Amino acid sequence: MSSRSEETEFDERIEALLRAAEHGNPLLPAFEELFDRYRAQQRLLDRLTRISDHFQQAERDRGLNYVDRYQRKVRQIEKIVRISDRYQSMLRELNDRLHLISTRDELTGLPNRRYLLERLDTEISQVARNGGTFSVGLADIDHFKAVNDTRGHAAGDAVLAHTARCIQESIRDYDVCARWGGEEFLILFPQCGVADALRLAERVRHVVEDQTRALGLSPVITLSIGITEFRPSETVDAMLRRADEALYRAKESGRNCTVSADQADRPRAP
Ligand SMILES: Nc1nc2c(ncn2[C@@H]2O[C@H](COP(=O)(O)OP(=O)(O)OP(=O)(O)O)[C@@H](O)[C@H]2O)c(=O)[nH]1
Repeated sequence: MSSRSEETEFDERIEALLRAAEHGNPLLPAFEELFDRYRAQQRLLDRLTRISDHFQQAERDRGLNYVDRYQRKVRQIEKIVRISDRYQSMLRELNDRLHLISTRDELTGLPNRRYLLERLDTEISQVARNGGTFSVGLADIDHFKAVNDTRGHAAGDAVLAHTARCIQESIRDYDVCARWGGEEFLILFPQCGVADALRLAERVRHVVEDQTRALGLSPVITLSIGITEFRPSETVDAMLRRADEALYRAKESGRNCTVSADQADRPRAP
């Protein structure tokens, strides 16, 4: 029996047969009881099927709920990840900015003293590891106080910024110039002995002088520069002291010149 209507038809036929008086069969009561049992089982089966259907539907709903809940969790996690990504990139940007602020001189835009001191440490480590050498040049604007005194502090600031630009344009890409303080600039010449550093420092000095002359600035801005080459095993302070002494000699020699602490060179005349 495959369909419901066939089952019903079968039941009706049996019931009709049992009801018919001409079948005075002694087995009739047993058939009736058997048929009743069959009907009871049929009802039980129907109930069980209904219960099972409900159960399966409930399970399907529950499954859907799990999927819903899982997807909601996934969306929440994705949101948290997006927020965390944004937060981390904000932190990175903030860090980069902080690093820039803490290593730049605000007025000139050049690296500051702190940055160059770190670079000098790195340079010394590299020389110790790979050999080679490097030099530094300490440059100071001549008679800068007079600029402030005659044209005012703001004009002095503009001269500082202009000088910084001139120096920056005249050095090699891998040289580093920092504002060392006041009207002083320290230039790092990596992979450079004192003879080359002297030549490079002279180029810087000429560029500053020529460019300020071209601008019609009066008096013309000039630099005095003291240079020195790093000596193995010495400290940064020892090297900078030598550069400072060379700068002092340059000032003593009439300014607008470069003096090397390492060569018996005479100061370069203006
Ligand atoms: N406008 C301005 N002036 C500064 C700044 N920092 C330092 N100075 C001035 O720079 C001047 C340096 O003067 P001095 O040390 O006497 O040196 P100098 O006049 O350049 O003379 P020499 O170095 O001997 O040639 C001082 O007047 C400082 O006030 C700054 O950021 N802006």
